[in-house]
Amino acid sequence: MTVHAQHGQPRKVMVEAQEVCKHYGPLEVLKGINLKVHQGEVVCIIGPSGSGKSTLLRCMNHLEHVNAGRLYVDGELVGYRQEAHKLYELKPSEVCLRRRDIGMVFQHFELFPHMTALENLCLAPTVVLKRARAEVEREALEMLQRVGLSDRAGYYPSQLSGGQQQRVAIARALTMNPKIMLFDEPTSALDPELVGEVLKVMRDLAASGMTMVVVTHEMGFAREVADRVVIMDGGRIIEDGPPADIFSNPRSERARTFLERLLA
Ligand SMILES: Nc1ncnc2c1ncn2[C@@H]1O[C@H](COP(=O)(O)OP(=O)(O)OP(=O)(O)O)[C@@H](O)[C@H]1O
Repeated sequence: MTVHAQHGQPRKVMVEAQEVCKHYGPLEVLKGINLKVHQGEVVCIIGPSGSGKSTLLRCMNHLEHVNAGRLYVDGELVGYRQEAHKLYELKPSEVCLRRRDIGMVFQHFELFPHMTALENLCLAPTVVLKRARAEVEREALEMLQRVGLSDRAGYYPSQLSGGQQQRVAIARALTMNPKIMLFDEPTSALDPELVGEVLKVMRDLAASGMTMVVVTHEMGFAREVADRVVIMDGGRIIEDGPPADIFSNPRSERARTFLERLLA
């Protein structure tokens, strides 16, 4: 599928998986994944527990090795550097460089507990990018405002609700000015009444044109915000299409059963 932007130019492909396989010992977790995510697209990945959703996302962020197939993020082969038709495995420092452009938000926030919200936001830009503290702090405060937390800059994670912590985690990822954002079940650990505030921040981000891959159980979000919904089952993609098609007319029996159970 070629997605065309407003001016007729084909949109850049931000993620491309070609027959991606991943196993943990004898356990095959990804069994030949083919997927494309274009710039500015929001793709939601849904599917039963253990179907490989998080593993696929973690492969995109260099947190897991792909065992077979090829995975490209922003045009670069994950895990490898190509030179004169030869592939070299990335060194840890090169992995860090690649990760700068990829923002990731986890289920359990993963904030540094001994740092305030503001300090959490300032850490990577000052330490990794070696940017001037004053400028980084100003931008971090703007970012906190964007997620509705300008009055919580001096609070530690333990003094914030789960929803607030997750919004800080999103703001933290954005301080690195990523080209793509990966969300791994960002609302699963939250009390139901806190889910909405995090989804609102994600909706705003989607509206700003950010490329997003979101593993989620939030069907309302997938239905209303996603450009495409991908259903995984048993390490394979069994559906990939616009939410209206996927939810109203799933092609496979397995997808239909999964959606019926989920929406029951
Ligand atoms: N580090 C690991 N070592 C061994 N097995 C793993 C590891 N990580 C994941 N698995 C296994 O891989 C399979 C896929 O896990 P994954 O977390 O990707 O699924 P998921 O679809 O995201 O599930 P959930 O919705 O429950 O989070 C599961 O059977 C899981 O137990």
